[in-house]
Amino acid sequence: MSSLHVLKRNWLFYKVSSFCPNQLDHFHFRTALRTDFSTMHPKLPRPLVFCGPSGSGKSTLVKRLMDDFPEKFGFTVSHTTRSPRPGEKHGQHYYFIDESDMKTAIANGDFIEHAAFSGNIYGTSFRAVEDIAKQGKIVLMDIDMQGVKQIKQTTLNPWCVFIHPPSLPELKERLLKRKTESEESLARRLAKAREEIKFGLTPNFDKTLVNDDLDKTYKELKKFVEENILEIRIPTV
Ligand SMILES: Nc1ncnc2c1ncn2[C@@H]1O[C@H](COP(=O)(O)OP(=O)(O)OP(=O)(O)O)[C@@H](O)[C@H]1O
Repeated sequence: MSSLHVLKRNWLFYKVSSFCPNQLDHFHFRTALRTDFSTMHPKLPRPLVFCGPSGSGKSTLVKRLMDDFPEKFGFTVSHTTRSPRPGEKHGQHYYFIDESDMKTAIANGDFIEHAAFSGNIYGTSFRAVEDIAKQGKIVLMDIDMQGVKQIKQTTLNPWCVFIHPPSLPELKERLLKRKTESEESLARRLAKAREEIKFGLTPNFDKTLVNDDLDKTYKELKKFVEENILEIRIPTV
């Protein structure tokens, strides 16, 4: 995208947001201005974004991908206001931050996307993406549907993959087995899952995977990644 095109787009955002303040808020305007990644990092490859209900298996699949291609992908560490789960490390699994600091950083325009979920705020900072881009790696992100909508407004042009659970009862079973949720947070995650599954049917996604059998699902994901993102083509004989 040329600089002129970016300027035009940002100008359009400015015009529209000044006429329709409720539809394009301050955050979106700042996002449009600050996410000119194509100019900042001309060779930044398209990030790979995962979305899907809590418990659908996003982290499990991302981990496998990272283990298979450690040189190719870098996972953005998100910020969250929720408390760490046992074993979670600051800077590795999340940046744990208190609510008022997170709100200030959001107001400063430090986040590409952010969302409130289950009483907590989650978000991906510009810094987290830049850190990975500097290493020459493809950015991997795990974000919710609000985040997908926001990142789609930037110039990052991500690949979006939706992870679909086989069913709601199976989703509940997996979350119960994971033993990370209270009764209340489990109920909230399941209630949100219905809405997210509907969102998974929208044309926002380049690939939808039903995570019934983990090995099968991962194989499909790997094929999609190799053919589209890494462009590794196995020669046919
Ligand atoms: N295909 C599968 N079959 C059975 N269990 C699975 C499968 N995929 C993932 N799991 C298990 O389901 C649980 C939820 O998976 P995971 O934590 O990866 O979900 P998630 O989508 O990242 O959730 P969250 O958004 O809450 O972080 C984990 O305990 C994981 O081991």
